[in-house]
Amino acid sequence: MMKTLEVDLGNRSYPIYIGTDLIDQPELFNACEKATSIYIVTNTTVAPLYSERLTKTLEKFGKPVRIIALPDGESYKDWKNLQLIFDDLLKFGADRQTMLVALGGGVIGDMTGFAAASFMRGIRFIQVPTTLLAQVDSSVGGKTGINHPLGKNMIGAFHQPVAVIADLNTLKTLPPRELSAGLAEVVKHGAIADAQFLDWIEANAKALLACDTDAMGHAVLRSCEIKSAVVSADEREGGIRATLNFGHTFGHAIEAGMGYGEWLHGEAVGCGMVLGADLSCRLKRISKADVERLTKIIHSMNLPIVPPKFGVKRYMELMQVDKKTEGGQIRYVILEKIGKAQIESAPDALVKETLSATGAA
Ligand SMILES: NC(=O)c1ccc[n+]([C@@H]2O[C@H](COP(=O)([O-])OP(=O)(O)OC[C@H]3O[C@@H](n4cnc5c(N)ncnc54)[C@H](O)[C@@H]3O)[C@@H](O)[C@H]2O)c1
Ligand SMILES: O=C(O)C(=O)C[C@@H](O)[C@H](O)[C@H](O)COP(=O)(O)O
Ligand SMILES: [Zn+2]
Repeated sequence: MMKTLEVDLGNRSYPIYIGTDLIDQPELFNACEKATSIYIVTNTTVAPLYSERLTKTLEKFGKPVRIIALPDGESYKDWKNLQLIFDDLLKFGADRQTMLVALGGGVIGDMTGFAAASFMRGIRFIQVPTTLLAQVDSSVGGKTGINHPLGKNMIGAFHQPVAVIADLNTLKTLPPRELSAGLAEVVKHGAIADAQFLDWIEANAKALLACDTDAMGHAVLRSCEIKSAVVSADEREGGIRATLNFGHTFGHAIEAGMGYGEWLHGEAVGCGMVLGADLSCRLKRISKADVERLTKIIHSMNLPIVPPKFGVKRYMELMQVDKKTEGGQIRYVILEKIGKAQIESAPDALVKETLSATGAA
């Protein structure tokens, strides 16, 4: 069974397909019909698992299909590896009608999207997310980019894919730690936008951790519904889109401070949400019981809940470069209540209390 959603962005609208064995279905890749050539961008872990099947599907369009396999890991989400994509595109004669197909997790999706945004000033790309995190979050919404040693996703562009094809069967080969990382963004969607969905996540934690296909299907579908509604309302993060950053002000600081790759993005976000919830409570929005419940859900997904002890000064330095910062003022995503979030600044004294109380300082 397949579900289809639409990200509604006028002439840049695109479908999200969610189901099983989708990478074998050429009709979902119809956007390739007008392409002069197709490049699958993937990594050395995912290529041996799925690139042969996807190549077979894409060869039905009668155009050359090439594979670019990058090294695997968050630490490779940088300009040097972006350059490798451009090198191959130029070496093999890619043009403005070339289609890129991102086959992999969020790292591959973000880098392929940025390559598509900037190659010859913009070509089309399709997202084929193969991690839970990429299916529930990164493949949707058009945020693309690379990291800078001083800050996460600092160089990038908004560039929407022409289709997202989320094949739930690819999740069967995902290591448990990566599955948990994806669940962090699922919990985030419940926490910021849908209290009932958070109840469902809490009740179905076991099935989610076991990668049950029905449970995964619902988690991916509801997450994509929530994210696509937010993105359709505010594509370039002028307002409500920033709520998708819940847990990320602290989380990105953790990722950059540890050196990219030591903690997974989802792990840093899971822990970041514990801090974000604590701060929301100190700002007298959610209750202590809400913080405890959210922390328990995050912990039940096998995600870390105690942040690295960088100390107040280092956290504040790292958070200062966050993209939500305005005029030097750090802004945080605060939970008004479970299922509702907003963005605001917070007194440094309260942030310091949060950092001390959670073990970060
Ligand atoms: N653009 C956005 O809106 C957005 C949203 C959330 C996260 N992100 C970014 O996404 C990245 C994290 O993505 P991620 O968690 O997918 O990490 P990832 O891309 O590093 O993938 C995780 C690991 O799983 C492996 N893998 C992928 N698919 C597999 C499969 N089916 N079976 C076995 N192994 C598989 C990968 O090779 C990698 O080792 C971060 O860079 C983060 O900043 C972007
Ligand atoms: O799509 C969004 O908007 C998000 O904030 C989703 C986040 O999960 C994701 O990690 C995103 O890449 C963070 O964006 P950034 O602008 O803070 O780098
Ligand atoms: Zn994220």
